[in-house]
Amino acid sequence: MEPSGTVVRFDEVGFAYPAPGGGRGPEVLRGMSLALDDGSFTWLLGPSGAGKTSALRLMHAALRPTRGAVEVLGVATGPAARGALPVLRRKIGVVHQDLRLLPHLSTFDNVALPLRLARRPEARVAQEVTEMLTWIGLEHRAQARPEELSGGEQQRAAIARAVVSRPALLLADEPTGNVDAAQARRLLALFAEMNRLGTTIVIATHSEDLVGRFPAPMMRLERGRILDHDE
Ligand SMILES: Nc1ncnc2c1ncn2[C@@H]1O[C@H](COP(=O)(O)OP(=O)(O)OP(=O)(O)O)[C@@H](O)[C@H]1O
Repeated sequence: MEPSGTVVRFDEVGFAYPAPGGGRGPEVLRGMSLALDDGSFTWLLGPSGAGKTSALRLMHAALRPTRGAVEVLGVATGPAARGALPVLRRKIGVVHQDLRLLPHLSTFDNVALPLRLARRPEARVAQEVTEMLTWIGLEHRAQARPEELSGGEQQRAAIARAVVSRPALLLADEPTGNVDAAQARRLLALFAEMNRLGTTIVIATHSEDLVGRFPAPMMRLERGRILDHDE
């Protein structure tokens, strides 16, 4: 962590995806500057296509800025050596919009992945994964593969995998899109509890209901720019 206590910093960040014919396409993020403090909770809002997923992918160092600078947990991702980024990403929990559960692994093994990557002893892996699955209500589905789970169960498994290693930073892209209202409230309680324990959290969502249930700073994007950010 850098001394200022800033976990994510964007400085005049622009991002353009590669164009199909070569070169770069149009900028989808345009001159974004932001600073998210250690232990903060931010709702990332904006219409479809505004750039929420792209901004989260920059925060996860899955993408690097095409202009400006991104710093996450003290690492400037633009100039960072490729080998440094996997180490950084292990400190970040991510719930992808498309979940990305590994289809050939059981729910248990999917959730265990971050702990095994961090080389935790197997006895601890078993204990922590079991506790997490119980908390999230999936203990009875531990041996099921993702294709055998309902959409909401898959979403909960993806969230369990993102939070099981108690990351310093949690990034979630529409994490409650597939669950019912009661489950969404329960998942929000999990995020709130993690935040209370010190995890910095950014959640992109279209759900006004969810946002209404947990008052926190909102950052609104529109066409790749920050429209407003109440801190
Ligand atoms: N892999 C890609 N290649 C090219 N363009 C992309 C790619 N992914 C996203 N885009 C474009 O970038 C822009 C921002 O998309 P992004 O997915 O970041 O928005 P979003 O706010 O997350 O939208 P949604 O709420 O629909 O998920 C859109 O114009 C989109 O078409």
